[in-house]
Amino acid sequence: MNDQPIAAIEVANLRKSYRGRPALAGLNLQLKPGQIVGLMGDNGSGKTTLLKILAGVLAEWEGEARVAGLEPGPESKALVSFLPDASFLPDSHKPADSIAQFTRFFDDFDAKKARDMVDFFGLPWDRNLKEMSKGMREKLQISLAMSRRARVYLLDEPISGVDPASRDVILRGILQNFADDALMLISTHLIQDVEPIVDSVIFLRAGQVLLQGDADELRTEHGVSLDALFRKVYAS
Ligand SMILES: Nc1ncnc2c1ncn2[C@@H]1O[C@H](COP(=O)(O)OP(=O)(O)OP(=O)(O)O)[C@@H](O)[C@H]1O
Repeated sequence: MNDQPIAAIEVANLRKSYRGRPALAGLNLQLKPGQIVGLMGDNGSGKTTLLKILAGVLAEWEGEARVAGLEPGPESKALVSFLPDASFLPDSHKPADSIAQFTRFFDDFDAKKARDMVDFFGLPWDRNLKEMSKGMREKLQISLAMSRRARVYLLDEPISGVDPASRDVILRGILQNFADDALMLISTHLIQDVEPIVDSVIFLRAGQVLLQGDADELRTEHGVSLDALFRKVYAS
């Protein structure tokens, strides 16, 4: 009997070009639920493009893609929590306004959890986004994205703009709010920072998978950290 869990993300021969230039060049992936996967790669390797396709916000691609068992689109968006790399909240919003908006938009949103995360991050309830620092805005966006009970979380560079101490706090916040049976795909250049929380990694180069595997197995096989392995692989 096959008791393997169904892949939470399945991608076959996925291709996407921008004005004739390939960003994804025949990508194949099968990711099971119950893990945090680090999506890594050099600039322009296709990380954001992949996340946007899976999130259902980018059209006109070729090949096959399924997320939480569905083709990316309006239905899958109800099961997938996407944190884009750019700010997506209005400047005028205070945390309570954004929480109210997410409550209206998403059936799986847990407003109490979001409020607890805002407190956990020590964010000011009386300041709007325009009055917050970049790191504060990122923390608010993460609070919202992680307070959905989604099957799949797609986080694009969630800790790029924050200081090292805040990165640890954010990663702890993410971990605390991550259900065991969900899948998280998290893109980042800050490999050293996310290394302690990822179960497996995907290295992309030029729109294809260069290397993929279980984090512990890769560390054992190569005898170095993922950060060192990344530097070695991309230097060659
Ligand atoms: N809107 C767009 N129009 C044209 N080309 C684009 C567009 N978005 C991305 N590209 C191109 O697609 C390729 C992949 O870009 P993508 O943003 O997916 O890479 P990335 O791995 O996320 O990069 P980075 O690490 O720099 O954020 C790049 O060559 C980029 O120039």
